[in-house]
This record gives sequence, structure tokens and C-alpha cells, in this order.
Amino acid sequence: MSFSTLVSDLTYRDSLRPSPPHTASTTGPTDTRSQISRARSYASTAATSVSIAGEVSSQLHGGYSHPLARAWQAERQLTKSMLIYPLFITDNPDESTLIPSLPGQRRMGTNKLVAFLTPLIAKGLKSVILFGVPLAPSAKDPLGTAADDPQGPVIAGIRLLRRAFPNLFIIADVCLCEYTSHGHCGILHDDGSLNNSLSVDRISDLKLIEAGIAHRIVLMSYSAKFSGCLYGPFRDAAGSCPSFGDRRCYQLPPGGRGLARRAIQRDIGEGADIIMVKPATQYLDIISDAKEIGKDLPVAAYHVSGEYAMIHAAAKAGVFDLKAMAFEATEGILRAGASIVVSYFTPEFLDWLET
Ligand SMILES: NCc1[nH]cc(CCC(=O)O)c1CC(=O)O
Ligand SMILES: [Zn+2]
Ligand SMILES: [Zn+2]
Repeated sequence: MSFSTLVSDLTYRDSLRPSPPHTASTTGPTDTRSQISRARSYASTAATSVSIAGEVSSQLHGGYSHPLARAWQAERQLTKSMLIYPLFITDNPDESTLIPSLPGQRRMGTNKLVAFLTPLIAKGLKSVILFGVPLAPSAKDPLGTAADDPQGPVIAGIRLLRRAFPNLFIIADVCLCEYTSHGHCGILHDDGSLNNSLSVDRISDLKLIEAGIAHRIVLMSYSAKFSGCLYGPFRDAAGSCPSFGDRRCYQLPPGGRGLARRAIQRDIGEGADIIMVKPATQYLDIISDAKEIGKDLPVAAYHVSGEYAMIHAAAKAGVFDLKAMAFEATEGILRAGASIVVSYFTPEFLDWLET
């Protein structure tokens, strides 16, 4: 901390506090020299009178007038490496269309992918998560057969991205809802409820171990995933809205903190490498629980589509500045315990952040 920072801190506090016993109160403008000397005399007064006044124990405690001193207050500082950018890839190779409910975000075909990502990677994008959007009606059936079609948009997209950007960290979502005709996340019983064992079997068709790539795979589990109304724009984008019912029997109820803690424990026991909580800002306590339960695992938070859309809508209505709110929300997520954030704000953060 430089001397000038120290002094400006003292004078700032000085102006906010009742006048010390033998210093004249001055509310009008004063020149710097007299401010400094008043601050010094006040500092020495305070040092000898703390116990008398009983109000302040240290003049220097908590100073944060300098931007670096503010940065030091955060346990975690948002950096580009913490961000994962979600991408929606369609089976129509030349498509690139804006998603109305997800401002600024696009649904695109594999032919558009590399050109779209090149400038973002140049600005420091490190990781993407890919969601498939099969538009052809024949691409969907009750078993989600198209999910692991080698010609499908996500798998073709992974091949393309791996070739174009050898260092990009690519994440594949293995949920089935984008590929099932009923739009639910797994395979169903005849009565429409989720058949967990068949669903798990179907998802494990991926056979990463047999493919010989287990040593390069990180398992990120959507451990604490709450049902609610914040996924709407994502379902518009991915075309994954359930055709009947809802997801309340397999996504957690918003009040279910204990259920979330149990799900996190279970997933750690089953070998998850990273625990994810979603949505994020409504569930900061769960992020903090995840960090406590899985002390040795990184915690990821999905700042979901509805949260992003709300911030855009409110900023547009003049409630706050978009950039300031994007930072405030994301910093809250980090403070709660996450060190990885899936965010639709990623392209903007690449412009806003230095590292
Ligand atoms: N199917 C799971 C899934 N994968 C991504 C999201 C939502 C992410 C977002 O809203 O940005 C969801 C939730 C859902 O559709 O129920
Ligand atoms: Zn999913
Ligand atoms: Zn799903």
C-alpha cells in the first residue's frame, strides 16, 4: 500500500466521523496539506484514545479505497479460465440464428462453429459446453437414439473443434432431453415417470472407459439441479421442453436443501470430479454447501438462461447497468464457493476482463 493511499484513507474516514476532541470540525473544502496534517494528528490522537472513545479499535482496518485493495477482499477473482460458454449446435450445418428469449445468443450449425469461436478463443475463451439441437423431426424418439449418433451435430462439432482448437476444453452434455420425442431427460416408464435404471443404462452407452479415453475425461455432475422456471430460454433454444408434465420428479424442489446435500454426497461417492449447482444466484447456499461437502472438488455453477434473460430484461428497462450486474451476480456465485461458472455472459467477460 502506498503512502498516498494510506493518507487518502485516513482523510476519507476523518470526514465521515464525528470530530475528534481537539481538532476543529471542517466541512468545507480544505487543501491537501492541511488535510494530511489533520489526518496525521487525528491518527495519533486516535491511537491513544481508542479505549476512551470505545468506538474504533483501528484506524486502518478495512480500508478499500484503492481498486487493488478491493480486489484483495475477494477470495476468488473472476478470471477467464473460470468460464464455460454454452453453445447450441443444430443439425442444419449452415444455420446461425439468434434465439429471441436468450438475447445475443445463437443456435448454429457445424459450418459456422469455427468462425464463430475463433475471435473468442483469441480473446481467451478456454472452454465450451455443447448442446445438440436436432431440428429434423425424425431425429427424436422415446429412447433418444440420436444422442450418440456419430453424425449428429454435437459429435461432429466436437471433431471439428478438436481439430481447429487443440487446447480448447470441450464439454459434452449427456442428457437425453434434446433427443427424446417426449422431451424428458431420460427413458420413461409406461406411466410417464422416469425409468432411472434404463436411463442410466442408456447414458452409459457412451462407454468412455472402453473407448480408452478414461484418463482424459473429467466427470462434471449436475448434482444439485433444481426444477423451476429459470430454464425456459434454454428449452426454447434447445427445443427440449417436455411434451407433457414437468421435471419435478427428477429435478429438486427449490426448498430441498437437504435433498441437494444428499445428491452431492452421492455423486461424490460415485466418482464425480466436479460438482455442479444450477441455477446459481437463487441457490448460493447450495453452492456453499457443495463447497463444504466436497472440500477437495471444484464446484461449478450454471448461471442459467432465465437468470441471464432476467438481467438483460432489467438492464434494458433501466434498472441497472448490464455489465455491473453481470459482475455482481458472477462475483456472488464465486463468493458462495464456485470456481467454475457456466455463463452466457462469457463473450462479454472476455472483453471486460484482463486475464
Ligand atoms: N436438461 C437438462 C438441462 N441442461 C441445461 C439446462 C438449462 C440451462 C439453462 O437454462 O441455461 C437444463 C435444464 C432443463 O431443461 O430442465
Ligand atoms: Zn441437459
Ligand atoms: Zn435434460
